[in-house]
Amino acid sequence: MSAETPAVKPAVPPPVPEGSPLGRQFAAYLCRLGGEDDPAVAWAVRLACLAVAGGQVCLRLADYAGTTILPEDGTDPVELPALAEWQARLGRSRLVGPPGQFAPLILDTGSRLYLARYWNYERKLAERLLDLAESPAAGIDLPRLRADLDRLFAHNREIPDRQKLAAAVAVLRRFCVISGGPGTGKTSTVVRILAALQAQAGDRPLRIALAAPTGKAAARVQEAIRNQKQKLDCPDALRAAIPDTACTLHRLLGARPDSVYFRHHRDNPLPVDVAVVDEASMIDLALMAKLVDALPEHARLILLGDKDQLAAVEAGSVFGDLCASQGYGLDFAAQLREASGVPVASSDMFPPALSNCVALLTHSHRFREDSGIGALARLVNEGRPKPALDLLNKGDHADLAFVRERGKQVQDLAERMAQGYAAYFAAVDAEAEPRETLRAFDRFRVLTAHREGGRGARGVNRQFEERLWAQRRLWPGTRWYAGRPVIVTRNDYDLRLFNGDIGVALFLEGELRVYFEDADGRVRGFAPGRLPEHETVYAMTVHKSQGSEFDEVLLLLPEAESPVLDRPLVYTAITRARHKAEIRGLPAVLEGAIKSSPRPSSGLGERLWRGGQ
Ligand SMILES: Nc1ncnc2c1ncn2[C@@H]1O[C@H](COP(=O)(O)OP(=O)(O)OP(=O)(O)O)[C@@H](O)[C@H]1O
Repeated sequence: MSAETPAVKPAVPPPVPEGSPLGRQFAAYLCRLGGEDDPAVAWAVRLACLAVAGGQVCLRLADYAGTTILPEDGTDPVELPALAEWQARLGRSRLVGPPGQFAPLILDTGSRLYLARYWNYERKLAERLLDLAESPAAGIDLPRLRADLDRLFAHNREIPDRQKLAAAVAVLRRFCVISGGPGTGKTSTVVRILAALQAQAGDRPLRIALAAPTGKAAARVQEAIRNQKQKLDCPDALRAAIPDTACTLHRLLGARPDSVYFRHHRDNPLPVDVAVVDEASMIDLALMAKLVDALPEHARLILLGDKDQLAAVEAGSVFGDLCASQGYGLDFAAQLREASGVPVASSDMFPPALSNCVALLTHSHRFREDSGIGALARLVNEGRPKPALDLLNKGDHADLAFVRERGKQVQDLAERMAQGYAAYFAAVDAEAEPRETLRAFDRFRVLTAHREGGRGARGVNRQFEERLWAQRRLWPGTRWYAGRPVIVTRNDYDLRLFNGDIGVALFLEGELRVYFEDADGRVRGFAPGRLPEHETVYAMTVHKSQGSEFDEVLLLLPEAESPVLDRPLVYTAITRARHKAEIRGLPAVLEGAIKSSPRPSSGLGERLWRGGQ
């Protein structure tokens, strides 16, 4: 990418956060209810509601104070007051109260404006996590732990052995967060952690729950755990303690149809001693608060994830905030050395207790040293667009491709997609087993930043289906045809089909049914008319792809930079690829995304790390 390539800028900064009509209506309703006639307050309420609908927990007033914004409905520009004046006007509103007061919105001392419900989630979650973090695990037999870890990690050639260190952290603390990129050994490590925990518990079998935010992620972790269990060097009794099944977090917590409340909560806690949750970066603030609330007093919580991935689709990036570790405290570092034999330095500062609960895995066993995907993922994370584009432009890596495409030139995309899905359509035409066809579909996927627009998932799906019409694979006007892949967009608790589940329509034994694979590996077929809301899914947004992996990924960049297209989105997209990542779009758009600065820490980060209120 040459330095003179102009960056493609969005029309007018700062943009009104993307949000739903519901967010706008809710804001209008609140203002009517509170008899609010100050436009600066009404705009703050509106922006706060839109921020939540757009995945933020709160509105940072400082981002908008003193600016002129263009309302998204095309009405006249609005000048917002300077920060101090805006705060004062909000302070006079009946709709807004300080922390701890009963009001629809809360304005905290960091000039963050919250809907009260989210302020409460954040406060409760921080309190409970800090409680967990401050209470070390009691009664650990250190010599035994050392012997077990030495044996369980004898195979690891990594120096220093960060997996073993992470295991020592997880056994010595009641709360542990393990973050690492793809293939850094999170699952291998957690299996060994569970064996070591069972060894500490002696004859009392531990009740262990394994969960993940989506069915797909639960199925993946279940398969990985089963594989790793077989490789363990430990007595059979310890191996037997490790569960063979994983479920979705909603199932674990006891989701109830049409209710935001779960069956398990503080007064009816989960019957578990240890809860392990994979793909924890996908958990939003509300769900994490509910998970932590449902843990019994004595239980341990182990969260696995990748801090560099996209945050949850719903409001709140809890996992990223949890990983802002400041190193291990002096005493804890000494204890870790004793338990693991791994040379670990202590922090020069006096880090908060939470810092002792974090372990980072850095060595990928999936991407070899010469892997293009691994190298590109590193450069994206480091925010280095120039070397990233050089790497792509050189074309030295068989697992990477960059197709420079002007914004609207997508004519050969459908051709490329037909090639990517050739093995899938061959399986459909051969009337292969549904499980086999579902696997074939997962070999390739087009990922987009946006859902709408010419280069958004819906437009790409439409264009590809037009090509299928031309080939007479389907007829204009028909919604269903053999091979139509769909993604569920609304939970159906009766059918046990959930938002994000992917199925394929197959014509087998004279009947067209849509087949889905459950988290426990069972394949079920449904008549198309019974499905909950769904859409075609040859292309899907990167957000929806979290927790999944494909052999080949094609990331289609939007025409211009956009607030949605940021560093974590590009990282998440390329690391969904096992064997090949292809990026299509304008170099300037990719450069802008890699350059984007990480989102500032939320109020949760401040509460966890700096004792904020
Ligand atoms: N210490 C190690 N030495 C050799 N191979 C390892 C080691 N740790 C993990 N692996 C191998 O690397 C691969 C990925 O490991 P694992 O599934 O545990 O990683 P992960 O971080 O959970 O991956 P992801 O979440 O990206 O699927 C597996 O094939 C595993 O056997």
